[in-house]
Amino acid sequence: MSAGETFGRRLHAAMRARGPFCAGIDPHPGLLTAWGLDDDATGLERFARTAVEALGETVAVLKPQSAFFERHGSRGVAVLERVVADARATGALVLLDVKRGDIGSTMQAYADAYCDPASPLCADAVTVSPYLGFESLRPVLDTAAAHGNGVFVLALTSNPEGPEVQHARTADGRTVAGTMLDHVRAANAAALAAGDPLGGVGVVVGATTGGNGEDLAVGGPLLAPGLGAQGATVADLATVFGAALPQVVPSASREILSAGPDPRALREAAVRTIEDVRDLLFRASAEA
Ligand SMILES: O=c1ccn([C@@H]2O[C@H](COP(=O)(O)O)[C@@H](O)[C@H]2O)c(=O)[nH]1
Repeated sequence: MSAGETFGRRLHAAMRARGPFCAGIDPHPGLLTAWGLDDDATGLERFARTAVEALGETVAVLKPQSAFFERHGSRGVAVLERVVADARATGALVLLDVKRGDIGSTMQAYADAYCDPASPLCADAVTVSPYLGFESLRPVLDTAAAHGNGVFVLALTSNPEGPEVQHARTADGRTVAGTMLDHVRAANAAALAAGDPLGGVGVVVGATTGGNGEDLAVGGPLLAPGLGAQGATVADLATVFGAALPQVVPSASREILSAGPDPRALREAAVRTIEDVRDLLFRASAEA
């Protein structure tokens, strides 16, 4: 994939080549222990590097969860910098899960940190929270687009507490989540008009959210966390996403990582999920 391409094009190509799947790198303390590692920066580095080496040439997207690196302080953040670089070198796209959301002027600093190639924490895409208002995300949206990078906006999250905020109704009767989906649809319009297969602004819609009643055709990718440890199955994706299924990037972290530390077992766990998702897509397109 050549430099200068949009994130939408790069992700679309990766999903076609490798199958639509994102493997999360979440070094939970319990997983470090299960892998025979200490819950310190050395164990963290071994864990994350093993995951990158085992999965990086297989999956379309690797998603390091920043929180599990930050809990080890500056040494953990240094590990995260290396993990982002090593993961990008494998050919997988790297989605850094940091869920940032703040006032616009501070969002520019987050944009500099995660979306500008001059930063050691720059990834192919980053997760953001729009719940300080969608336009507060503008610095991240613009900086990411300027560098051919992507942004995933939280819309309908996988956790049971999410509906308290996301299902609430605004004055015009729309849900808060639906309002965010509309903003993302508008943000992707120009890229689609220019012929990109996917816009560079994705949304997060949990695989656990059931038939949510929202229009999920936002023109960008739909990251679907919640498979495995949070209880959702590949079959649930059909109910949640319906006609938007081809734009979905299902994601699992603990479900895959608990197969480690054997690299082959990690890879096999990811490949099984990718095959299940491909089967689902095949059956859905045959029924359409
Ligand atoms: O709605 C959301 C948004 C993000 N996540 C993140 O995905 C992984 C899920 O880990 P599992 O081990 O597969 O449950 C984790 O990093 C979350 O912060 C999410 O779960 N739901």
